[in-house]
Amino acid sequence: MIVVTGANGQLGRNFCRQLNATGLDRDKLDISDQASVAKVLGGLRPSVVVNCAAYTAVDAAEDDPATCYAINSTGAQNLAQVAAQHNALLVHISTDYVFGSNDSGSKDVADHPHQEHDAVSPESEYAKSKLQGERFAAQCPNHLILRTCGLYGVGGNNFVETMLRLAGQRSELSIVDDQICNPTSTATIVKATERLIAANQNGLFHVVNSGEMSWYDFAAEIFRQSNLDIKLTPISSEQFGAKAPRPRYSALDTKHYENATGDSIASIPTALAEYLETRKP
Ligand SMILES: NC(=O)C1=CN([C@@H]2O[C@H](COP(=O)(O)OP(=O)(O)OC[C@H]3O[C@@H](n4cnc5c(N)ncnc54)[C@H](OP(=O)(O)O)[C@@H]3O)[C@@H](O)[C@H]2O)C=CC1
Ligand SMILES: Cc1cn([C@H]2C[C@H](O)[C@@H](COP(=O)(O)OP(=O)(O)O[C@H]3O[C@@H](C)C(=O)[C@@H](O)[C@H]3O)O2)c(=O)[nH]c1=O
Repeated sequence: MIVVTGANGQLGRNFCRQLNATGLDRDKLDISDQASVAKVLGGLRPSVVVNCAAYTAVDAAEDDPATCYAINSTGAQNLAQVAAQHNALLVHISTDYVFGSNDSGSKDVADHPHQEHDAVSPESEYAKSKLQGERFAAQCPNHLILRTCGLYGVGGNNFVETMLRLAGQRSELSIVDDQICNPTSTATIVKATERLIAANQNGLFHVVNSGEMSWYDFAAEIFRQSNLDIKLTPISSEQFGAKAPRPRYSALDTKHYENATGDSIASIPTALAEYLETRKP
């Protein structure tokens, strides 16, 4: 049996749909509650636990780090302990935000995508909590940790949906153009997880759609594919003024995943086109 935590989130929903898994939303299982995790998973005895539960409000986490850590770090620890006890595979999802600044502490403007073994440097509370979560998840002997970026999926509160909503309200938008990453569809992550399990893999993998771009470029692609005529103005992160710091360059290298599975991951425009197609009425 496959169990998905955080089953009401955008990635959790996609996993449940695609894998015919048993979904546990927050009401059925609060992953920060150690006793509940032991009781619920001990009762179900799944062979695979896919952890999609997380505190994902990056800016809000700066004001409430305790809640963020309880879910993203302690929650992962609780799941890892119980999965290990029952010899289950723990699939855990992490983020490109574990990268951020370089060795000298200044903003990372690396000119090549980050590999799994590259030094991490999380800056925000969300990013630090996710890195701790990765380390706890890795304590489960049988684990897969997928780092990804800018997820969008059906039913989600994500950048693509935000852009399409704002396009209905305004004809001009200002979008940051100094954060480079690889926005990725939830469908890509579900498929990659299936491939990794089928290939009997274990460990940490970067999984993102190919072709790095700024949020400004991604917004332009969303409007181009949606035939929407929106005037876009590029702005800096400072001008946008978000509370939490974000990486300047967090593109991820997916060669390790591709070598392990033989799969080649769809490009950002292709994955976006597939997503836009699925949300058509
Ligand atoms: N969104 C993104 O751009 C990215 C996400 N990720 C990672 O991918 C994973 C999935 O994210 P995504 O689906 O986008 O996130 P969502 O915010 O869409 O979903 C997260 C889900 O977790 C639930 N949840 C929160 N706290 C708990 C808890 N204590 N116990 C059980 N469930 C809880 C939430 O419920 P409720 O709504 O009730 O709070 C929500 O349904 C996360 O690990 C995230 O860090 C990685 C990179 C990018
Ligand atoms: C709505 C909006 C956002 N932006 C910027 C803000 C931000 O830098 C960038 C992306 O905004 P979001 O709020 O979607 O991004 P953010 O919450 O930072 O997204 C992240 O989610 C977490 C959970 C992750 O793990 C990351 O991988 C990452 O993609 O776009 C604009 O420049 N203009 C706008 O009008």
